[in-house]
Amino acid sequence: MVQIPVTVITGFLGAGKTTLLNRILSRQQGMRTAVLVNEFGEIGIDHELVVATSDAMVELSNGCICCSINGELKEAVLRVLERPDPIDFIVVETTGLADPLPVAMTFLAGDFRDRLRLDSIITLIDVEHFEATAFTSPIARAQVVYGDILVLNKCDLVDEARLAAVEASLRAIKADARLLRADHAGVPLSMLLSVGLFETDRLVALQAAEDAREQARDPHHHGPHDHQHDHLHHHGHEHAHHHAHTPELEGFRSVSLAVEAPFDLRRFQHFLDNQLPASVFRAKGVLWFRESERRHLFHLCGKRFTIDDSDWPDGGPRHTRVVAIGRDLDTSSLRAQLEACVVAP
Ligand SMILES: Nc1nc2c(ncn2[C@@H]2O[C@H](COP(=O)(O)OP(=O)(O)OP(=O)(O)O)[C@@H](O)[C@H]2O)c(=O)[nH]1
Repeated sequence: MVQIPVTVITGFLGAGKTTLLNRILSRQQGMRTAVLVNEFGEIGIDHELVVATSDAMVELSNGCICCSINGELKEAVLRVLERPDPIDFIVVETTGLADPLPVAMTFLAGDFRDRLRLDSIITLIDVEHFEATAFTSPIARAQVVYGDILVLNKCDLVDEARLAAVEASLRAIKADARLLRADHAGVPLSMLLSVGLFETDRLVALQAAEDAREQARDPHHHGPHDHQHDHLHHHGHEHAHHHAHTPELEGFRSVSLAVEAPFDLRRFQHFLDNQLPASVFRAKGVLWFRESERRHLFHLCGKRFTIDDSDWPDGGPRHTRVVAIGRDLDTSSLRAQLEACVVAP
């Protein structure tokens, strides 16, 4: 049986994963690609941000990352494999707060070993924000350690000295890292896909080295991978429900708003200029403004934000969706501030 190649796209919050996914989808026409997107936050926005190509499918699994890894991801892959039309290629976009190791493990498990081939794990790095995140987040570190290819993205926003410094810190984590520089994830796809870079033996060796490192730092530490191992084997519903309602990872929490009503443009501007707390690290939204006929896509990464407009999909109902993610968020006041932007019916 021909094994279907699987590419896993990972990288910290806002690093450019969806941008890369869209590049792949728009340049791989004719390929039957299954796309699996997982998000941190209570509502899904990514399915609206992923380009629609006739051959692609988007399977969303929202909610808690560890639970999705256990159950939902596996189920989503099974659904893809059970489809009557054969699939040529599977791409998985993890959440920005996912350790790619358990995701990779899912594809290496017995159920899938004969049918799927993990081609590579691609890690997007936001060169503007890399250091701030990598030193405080074991997840960001795991994304670097387990990435077969590290794409240094957003090179347009930094100078050469900054790039060299990021490359040096990546090499300090991973001496033999394959680094590619990119602007808007613009890397030739031949360097990313069907490259066969993933090797199970290497993953096992890397994992052992990471566990030894954790052990040396803290002899009582049960490494993150012990924990994940636990999850892989003792997944229970109680656990899933508990997490689904209070998703929090490494101190990151999310606030989301989904309403079938527009925002008031001035109130939203006031929110951005005067209220948006610095603790929000990443935000994204599909915005409907009372003052506009257009659909506005909002992205915030660190202190930088953009709002781009496009047409609403034909006949589709308008709506407003926002997710904000950050550490130490005062979630109730942030939610109240966002709700205050909504125009009452
Ligand atoms: N200036 C600049 N912006 C970029 C680049 N790549 C992506 N972006 C922008 O960065 C923002 C986040 O990009 P996404 O592709 O949504 O990032 P992501 O990793 O999927 O984000 P999450 O899934 O929310 O973690 C968007 O506004 C992109 O347009 C780049 O190379 N340069």
